[in-house]
Amino acid sequence: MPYDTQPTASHFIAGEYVEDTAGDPIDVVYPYTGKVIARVHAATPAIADRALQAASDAQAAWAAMTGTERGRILRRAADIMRERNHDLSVLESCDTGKPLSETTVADATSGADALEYFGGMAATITGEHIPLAGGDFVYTRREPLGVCVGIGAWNYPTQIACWKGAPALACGNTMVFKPSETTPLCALKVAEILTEAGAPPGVYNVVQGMGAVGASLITDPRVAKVSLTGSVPTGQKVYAAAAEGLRNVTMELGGKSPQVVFDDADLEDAVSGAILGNFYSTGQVCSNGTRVFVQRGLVDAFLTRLTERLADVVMGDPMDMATNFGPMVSARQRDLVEACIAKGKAAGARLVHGGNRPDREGFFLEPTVFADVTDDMALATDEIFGPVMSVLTFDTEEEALRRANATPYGLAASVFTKDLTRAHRMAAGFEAGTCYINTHNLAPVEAPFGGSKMSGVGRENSKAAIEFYTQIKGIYVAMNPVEAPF
Ligand SMILES: NC(=O)c1ccc[n+]([C@@H]2O[C@H](COP(=O)([O-])OP(=O)(O)OC[C@H]3O[C@@H](n4cnc5c(N)ncnc54)[C@H](O)[C@@H]3O)[C@@H](O)[C@H]2O)c1
Ligand SMILES: C[N+](C)(C)CCCC=O
Repeated sequence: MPYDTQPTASHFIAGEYVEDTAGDPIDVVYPYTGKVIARVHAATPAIADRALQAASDAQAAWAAMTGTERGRILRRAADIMRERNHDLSVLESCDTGKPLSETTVADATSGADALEYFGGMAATITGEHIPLAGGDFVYTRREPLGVCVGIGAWNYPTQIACWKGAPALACGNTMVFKPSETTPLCALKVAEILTEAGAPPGVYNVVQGMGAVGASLITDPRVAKVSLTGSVPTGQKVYAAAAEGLRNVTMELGGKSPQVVFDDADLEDAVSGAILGNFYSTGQVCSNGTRVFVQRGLVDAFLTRLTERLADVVMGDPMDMATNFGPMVSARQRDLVEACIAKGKAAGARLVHGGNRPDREGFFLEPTVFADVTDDMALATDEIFGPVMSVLTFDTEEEALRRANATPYGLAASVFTKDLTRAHRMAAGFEAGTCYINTHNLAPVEAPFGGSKMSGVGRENSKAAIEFYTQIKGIYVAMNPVEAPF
């Protein structure tokens, strides 16, 4: 491995790297080679306690700083991330296997956007004045929640660490972040950069570990909130554990999102949207539009153009900027997705592209397209979280919307059409938190991102995220004598 991927130590607590080799070892595997490139250790109870105490000790002073001061630190961290984008992108590619051509523009840059956006917003997080009869009034204070626990999935380790940390810190909270055990490296760099930018010790801490470490953090009495990015089954466990202490939550969970392509859509845009919404990050994206409903009159042209475009896939070394399709994150994830492909074939779906494991090292799987998929097939009901697109056929708008919504998930949805009124009708009808017209999977920091139904609770990014990292205190001010009944 030409890159130095072994971190200084496993954890980052109170402004410094901390090691405790008593914790279970976690080997970091480079998905392109299958070789171990670093080793960290899971947090022992003592390490978890140390991180929570550091976050707890730091919180009041951090909250007492002005928003302008906190924001300046976050914006400085954004600048450092941008300066180091290349190295951070290489690390993201080592951690996840995603091609450098992708990580260079979508990971540390997205994290920096969040730090800059919420840094700029920090000073604007204020209460309001509510005038009442007789000169009395109420004013509100928008206060931080306290210590927040962030728990990350493996597909966007830098982005997730920042999407949670930036709004939490802007609002005056402190954070203990536990990355996924599959991709533990990048969040440590986020902590290091925040500290270098001036975040006081304890404001942003990182501890490693499997689910059990995450579970132990949630129920600690020092914790006010938990923000999880992960699967629905994990979300259900984390939400239930948080409920015991009536803790605030943000749940960014899985999906089975629809893309609806009408006959009148721009074919090239619709195919681009389907590629972006199924094969970016080798299909390992929560909001992917894995059920592509194509109106009957366009299906043949859509499949023909899609398969033509898939000839441009360059599968290979993630560090080669020509590569646009990397390996999957792990052998386990590749095996799970292969099983879904086998199930799809057995159910009678028509395989029109891919479906195979290339004969090479690394956790590669071809981009795969099934046509003639029906709503009852596992291909159309289960989140696969890999490069598998299912194409379904429909006739009418009413049918498309009904079938698009017939899922317990509600993360994202998109419609491709040139008919303006139909586009907005569909967007209004979708049961999903994040909708698109004539595109899919874009997630700028200015826009709210999150799911409805089983796909989540709360929103990340945009002004909406502030709601989920603050609480409102109302203060009644009497300007008149107190009137009592006796
Ligand atoms: N909605 C979003 O923004 C979003 C973004 C990325 C990924 N995801 C979802 O994440 C999933 C893939 O990621 P994954 O395989 O890492 O998910 P996962 O649910 O297996 O794990 C997510 C995190 O939760 C931790 N965890 C597991 N059990 C826990 C428990 N009982 N208590 C506390 N923490 C626990 C894991 O260690 C990991 O850090 C997919 O379902 C995908 O859709 C959602
Ligand atoms: C920015 N993307 C590509 C939409 C990813 C969001 C996080 C989901 O996995």
